[in-house]
Amino acid sequence: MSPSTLIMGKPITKLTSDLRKQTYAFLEKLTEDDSSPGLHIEPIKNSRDSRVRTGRVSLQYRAVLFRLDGPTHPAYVFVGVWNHDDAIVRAQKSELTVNPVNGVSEIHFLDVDPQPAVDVKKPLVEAAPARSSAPTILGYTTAELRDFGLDGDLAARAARATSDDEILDLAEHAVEWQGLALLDLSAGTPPEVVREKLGLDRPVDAPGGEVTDTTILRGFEHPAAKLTYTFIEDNDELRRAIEQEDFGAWRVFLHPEQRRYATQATSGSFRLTGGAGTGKTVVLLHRADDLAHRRGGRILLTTFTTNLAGELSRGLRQLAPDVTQTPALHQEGVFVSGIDALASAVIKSAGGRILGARKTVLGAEDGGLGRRTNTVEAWQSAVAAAGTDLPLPLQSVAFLDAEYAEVILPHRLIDLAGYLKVRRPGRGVRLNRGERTAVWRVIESYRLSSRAAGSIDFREAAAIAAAYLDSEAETGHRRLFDHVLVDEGQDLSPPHWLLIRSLAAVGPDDVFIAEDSHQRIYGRRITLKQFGIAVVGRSRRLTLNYRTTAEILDFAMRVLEPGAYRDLDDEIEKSSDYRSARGGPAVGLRPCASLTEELATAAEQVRTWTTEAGLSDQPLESIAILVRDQYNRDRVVTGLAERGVTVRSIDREGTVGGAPVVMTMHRAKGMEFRDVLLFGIGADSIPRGFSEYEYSESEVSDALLRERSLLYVAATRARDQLVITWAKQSSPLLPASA
Ligand SMILES: Nc1ncnc2c1ncn2[C@@H]1O[C@H](COP(=O)(O)OP(=O)(O)OP(=O)(O)O)[C@@H](O)[C@H]1O
Repeated sequence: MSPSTLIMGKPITKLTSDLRKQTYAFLEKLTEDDSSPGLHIEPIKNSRDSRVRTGRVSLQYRAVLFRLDGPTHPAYVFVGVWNHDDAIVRAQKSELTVNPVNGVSEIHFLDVDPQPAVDVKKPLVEAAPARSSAPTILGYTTAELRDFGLDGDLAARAARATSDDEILDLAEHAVEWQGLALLDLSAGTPPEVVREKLGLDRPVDAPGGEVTDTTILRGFEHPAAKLTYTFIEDNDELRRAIEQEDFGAWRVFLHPEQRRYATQATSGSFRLTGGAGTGKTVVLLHRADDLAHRRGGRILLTTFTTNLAGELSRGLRQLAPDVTQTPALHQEGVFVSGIDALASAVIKSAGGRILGARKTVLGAEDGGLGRRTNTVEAWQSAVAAAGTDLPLPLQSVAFLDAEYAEVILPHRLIDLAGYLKVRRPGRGVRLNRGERTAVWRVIESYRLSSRAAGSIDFREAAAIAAAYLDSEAETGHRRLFDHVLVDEGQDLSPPHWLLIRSLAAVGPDDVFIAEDSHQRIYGRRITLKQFGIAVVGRSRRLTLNYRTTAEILDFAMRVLEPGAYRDLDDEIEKSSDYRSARGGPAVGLRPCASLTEELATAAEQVRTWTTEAGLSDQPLESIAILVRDQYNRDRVVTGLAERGVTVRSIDREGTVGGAPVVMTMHRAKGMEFRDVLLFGIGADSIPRGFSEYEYSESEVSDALLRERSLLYVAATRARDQLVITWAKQSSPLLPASA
């Protein structure tokens, strides 16, 4: 009996569930003993590569594999499963080799019908587009591209390409790392940076050496090979690799950059930025898994809302079922929680000791901590109660709320004297002494009425929890967590950051933050260093969009273009170098003359997508209609029902299967769908009127950025198709063309 190592690639063909089971059984047997008679592992006559084998999965189906001699036992590279005759042809024309420039292992299929798969090379016979006089766009010669490691044919075609579409098409059909390198080069990324991103600056072996089974096996260990191939360690992993559809690839195949950020130890806090769909959440989940296995201890995985935390928890369970997700604080394992729920849990766990922290933050020990204030109503009553010597613009809920969260709570101000002295950089509006006094009167009134009602607001809860944890640490208690992982960092408010800082001691691997300033749809920009989170020199960016097609990404980036975005490190956020390796249909822009026509257009579109979903076995809840507000959400549900289309409205609860969903753009944050319809994108609905921000120009421009971001977030929820409808006048935030 001779056990064998198994290496699997991303699936090239889609398997039915029966065939998947048979393939699993075949591969399980192969790893136990490759000489089992039932496997029929056989070489193929007239094959390009003597290592190629086929194996018997069922009467009708054969697996195509490569056999390599490993140091102690054989290794098999599983290519895929085909009908008997197709498998023979595929086996004959497949070749396993290492890249002569960097030693990365690659499989090439020559003269085989191109499949819509990541690592299938276009046949030579389809060859060069007719010579055209249009200028080439890449700016590299064939020889330069070959020196970079691109295959000869790909290099020649790329050097001749005259449009981005041509490059995208070549990239889609190339060996995966080569396609990604090509996209980066075509976007102007310097070759040495592309090499570093893909780990090619660290070749496996000296280039140009002899290709042996040993060098091929080593080449599969290279980060660029791991984009596409994985070593299967045990049967659980085998099951996951076989059962994964497209949606599950993130669990197994990471981009070299993603892998680096998921696994590398950091000397302090770390910030990972990246546009929508670049896999920030995927990195966080892998990092949680890696920390749990490598370092152990108490790990926090947190995000903006409880709904998103639920998604993180589910994702971690899928990725790492063996990692303990603890339901309680103070325990080893991963604690997954929305940031506000975490603040509440800290307050609850503190018992009577929380009162000191309440006093530190709010100036009084008494008053409830369990209920949450309705802030809008509370500010309005506080303004009314405090009298009107405050200039009108400063009476706005938006101003008061921001002043409270950005100045008063972070500085733990509890009296007028403190407020008169405090510096308020970045607030965009100067206040003289009289104005500060008037504002403070409103704050006092706000605090008094919440105290009487026995409630605190969410920001107060975070600030109190932080003050409590800081005081515990000062008296020698351990911080609550060893490692803190934060998703959707761009939307956290200053009190949230106080809380994050207070959760883990400053040191290696303490706080890891994923954020995208382009997706800030709540609050205002802040910088991390003011909360003691130092990420200078430990800040990196992901640029490859795994979610959306190039067409949707391009459209979404044009929504953002006129805005100036700054990240949590106060750097201007570039939007030009994001790219997708996948093409698809153009974004559909559907102007309508009236609401009635818009509803009819939406109904027709959802009907079409529902039919397509049925044909391709996709769940109906992968179709979403996103709207600006709840009013429109309800209007769409009713309007579509009247036209015979059933859709489900989603509010706080999670998505239930069985029907297309309708939700607000805010609710869709962090989610993704196959098809997305943005409904009601008219001039009167987005951007919103900014009367509440009229106290400061910078607030108005910030609010406008948030509106752009909201549209960007909504558009980038779509994986494959995006359609936008409006009645009468279109939103000025929409790019002029798709
Ligand atoms: N290495 C990968 N292989 C395959 N799919 C991936 C990979 N990384 C990410 N994805 C997929 O891309 C999509 C987006 O990933 P993810 O949600 O982590 O991105 P994000 O940057 O957090 O997005 P957003 O900021 O828009 O919420 C998901 O469907 C995820 O499964």
